[in-house]
Amino acid sequence: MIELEGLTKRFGTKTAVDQLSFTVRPGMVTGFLGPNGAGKSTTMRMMLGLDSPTSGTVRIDGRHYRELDEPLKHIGALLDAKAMHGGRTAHNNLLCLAQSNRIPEGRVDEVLDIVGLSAVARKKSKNFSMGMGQRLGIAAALLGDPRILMFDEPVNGLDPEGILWIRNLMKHLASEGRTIFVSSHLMSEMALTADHLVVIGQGRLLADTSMADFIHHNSRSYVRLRTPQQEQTRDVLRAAGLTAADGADGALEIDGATTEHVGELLGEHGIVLHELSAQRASLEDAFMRMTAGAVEYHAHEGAAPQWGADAKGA
Ligand SMILES: Nc1ncnc2c1ncn2[C@@H]1O[C@H](COP(=O)(O)OP(=O)(O)OP(=O)(O)O)[C@@H](O)[C@H]1O
Repeated sequence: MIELEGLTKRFGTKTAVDQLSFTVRPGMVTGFLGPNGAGKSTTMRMMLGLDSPTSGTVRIDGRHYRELDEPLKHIGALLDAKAMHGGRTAHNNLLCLAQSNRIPEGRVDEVLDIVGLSAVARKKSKNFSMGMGQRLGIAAALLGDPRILMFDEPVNGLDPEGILWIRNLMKHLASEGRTIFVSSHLMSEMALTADHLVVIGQGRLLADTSMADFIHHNSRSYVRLRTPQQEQTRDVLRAAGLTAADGADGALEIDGATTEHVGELLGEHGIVLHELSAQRASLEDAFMRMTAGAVEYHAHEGAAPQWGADAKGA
């Protein structure tokens, strides 16, 4: 378990992380989401004792990182896959790490096997592709067989096969009862991976909710239609207790209705339809709406975040 309490980090006048409090629980994948510059990496660095908080605390299984003896056996992290020594082989990179953390040498081959790098174990890591580099970074995180694993943007730059592999690995590690904390700025990716979500914007907590609740609250479904008889359509819908909102391309959007209901209703009134379709708003849209007020660099002001900092997703 990872517990944050009032965690704050300031760089000069810039507050990168602002009073963050939340708990990352075992047995599930927790997605850590936020737009660029939201403070995700800074938060993760503080969890690992690589940056010290201006105020507040982070506890790893009840203790500060610096109080953990043999920390790799408690928490493993993939922060920057390029941190490996390129002149060394994959095996030697891991061996050095194992030796300095009193991890048995045999574990090196085990983790190389888990990440599928056994065949290239004796190759220099500087010649590795991005995907192989990520796998090596993950092997390093797994070396101490830790109960807690943290991945910072693990799918960045990977091909679909690599993305699927990492997604399945994280789910598998969580199913073993481990605590998995993974950052991303892609909601769509998290929707396929995470059981729980922590969303931050400008260093502040915007949501701490189960993925199921997030989807339930944010995947608006509606009927979209286009017709040359707009006014008549609105009247018929209104009389049936339905409201049509203006959508893109001159379409109408109706919440709380099915295509069957709307199609039959308008058919009864002889209304011509050019389009009738069931739509579902993407989770990416919901995430954009939630973080719109907290995006550091954007072209124009967006809507206010949908959920307050105290939102817990019921
Ligand atoms: N060492 C530092 N000195 C000064 N400012 C910093 C430092 N590290 C981070 N920041 C600033 O703190 C803020 C949060 O940065 P951070 O890298 O934690 O965000 P992030 O959510 O990980 O973003 P990204 O998705 O772009 O990696 C940014 O405005 C960044 O410019």
